[in-house]
Amino acid sequence: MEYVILFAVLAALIVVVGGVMFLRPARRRPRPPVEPEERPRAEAGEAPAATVEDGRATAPVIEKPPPVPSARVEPEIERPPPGAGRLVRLRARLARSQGTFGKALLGLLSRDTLDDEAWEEIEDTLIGADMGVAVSRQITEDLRTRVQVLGTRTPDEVRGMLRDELIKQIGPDVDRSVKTAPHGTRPAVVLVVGVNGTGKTTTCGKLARVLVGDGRTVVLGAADTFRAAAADQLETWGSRVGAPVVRRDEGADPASVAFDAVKKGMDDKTDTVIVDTAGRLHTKTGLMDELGKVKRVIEKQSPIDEILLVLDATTGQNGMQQARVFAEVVNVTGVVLTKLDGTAKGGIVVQVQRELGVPVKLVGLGEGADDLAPFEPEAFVDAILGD
Ligand SMILES: Nc1nc2c(ncn2[C@@H]2O[C@H](COP(=O)(O)OP(=O)(O)OP(=O)(O)O)[C@@H](O)[C@H]2O)c(=O)[nH]1
Repeated sequence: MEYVILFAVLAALIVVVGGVMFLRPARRRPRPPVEPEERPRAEAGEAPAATVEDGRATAPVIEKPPPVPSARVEPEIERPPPGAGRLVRLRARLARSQGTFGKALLGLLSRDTLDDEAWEEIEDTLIGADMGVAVSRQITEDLRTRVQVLGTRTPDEVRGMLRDELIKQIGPDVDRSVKTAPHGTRPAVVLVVGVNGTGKTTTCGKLARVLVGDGRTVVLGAADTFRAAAADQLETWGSRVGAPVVRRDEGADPASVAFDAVKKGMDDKTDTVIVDTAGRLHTKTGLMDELGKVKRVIEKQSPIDEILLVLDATTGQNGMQQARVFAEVVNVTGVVLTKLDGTAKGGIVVQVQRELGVPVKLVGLGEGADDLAPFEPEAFVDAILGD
C-alpha cells in the first residue's frame, strides 16, 4: 500500500513539472552582442546606405577613392609669344618671298634715265605683284611726278620715295586692330569665314595662340561640321593652349555649334570666342543661307565683334573673285591674308583692301604655330624692299 501511495505522488509530481515545462514560452536565442556605435561609412571606406528624404529614396553618395596617378600624359599648356612685333620677327620670311618684287622696283627706279619704257616696266612689275591695274597705274604716275621734281636720285632717295608710296597705298592710318576684347563679362565673338583650303582652321588656331600669348582666355567653336578632321584639327590647336573646343559630329548644324560655343564663352566668362566655319559652298545662295543662319543664331546671344575673311594670297584673281562673294554675303570687317610666305605677289594686300573696302588685319607667314602676325604696313613694306 505504501508503494502505491509513493507511486501516485511521484506520478503527480511528473505531471505538474511536465505541464510547467510545456507551458513556459520558448527560450529566446541569445542576442548578438551590441556593437559599439558605427563610424560614418565613408570614413570607414564603405558606401553609405541609401537615405530617404521626403519619402523618396536618394541614391547613396559614393565617395571617390583617391585619384590614382594616370598613365596618360596631359599635353603641356604652351605659352605662345604675344602678338605685338610678330611681323618684324617674321620679316625674313616675308623678305624671302617678296624680295624679288621690291628689288626689281628699286633696280628700275635707280636707272640713270627713266624713259617711257622704264615707267611701263615699273607699272608691269606692280601689276605682276597683284597690286591691281588701277593702283599700279596710280603708283607709277605718283612716282614719275616725284622723280621729275627730284632730278637726280640717290639710292636712299629712291628707296624712301618708293617706301612712302607703297605705305600710302596700303593705308598707314587704318584701324587694323582685331576686336577681341571682352565687353564686361560678355566675350568678344569672332567669326572666321572663307573658301576651304585658304587656312581658316589654321587661322583660328593661330589666332587663339596670339590671344593666349596676350593673356586672354579663348573658346573655339568648330562650326565647320562639313569635315570631321577640321574639328579634330581645331581641338589639337585648342589643347595646346588650354582653349576648350565646342564641337559636334560631322554633318551637325553649324549654327547650333556656333550657338553652343558662344554660350560656353558666356557661361565661362571667357574673353574671346572664335568660330570656325565651313567654306565648301558652291552657290551664293547656299553660302548666304548657311553663314546667314550662323550669324543670326550667334546674334541671339551676342553681337559679333569681328567677321574675318581668310584669303589665300597665292590664289590671285581667283581668290579675289571668291572674296567678293563672301563680302556680299556677310559684313566682313577684316581680312586675314594667308600664305604670304609662299608668294612674291604682296601687292594683293593693296588690291584686296581696295576691292572689299576692309583692311588686312592679320597675315599668315608659314605653317608654324606662331606664324600669324598682326599686319603693320611699315614693317611689311620694309620687308618687301629689303635693307
Ligand atoms: N605656307 C603657309 N601655309 C599655310 C598658311 N596658313 C595655312 N596654311 C596651310 O594651308 C593648309 C590649309 O589650311 P586649313 O586651315 O586646313 O584650311 P581651311 O580653310 O580651314 O580648309 P577647310 O577646313 O578644308 O575648309 C594647311 O596645310 C595649312 O598649314 C600660311 O600662312 N603659310
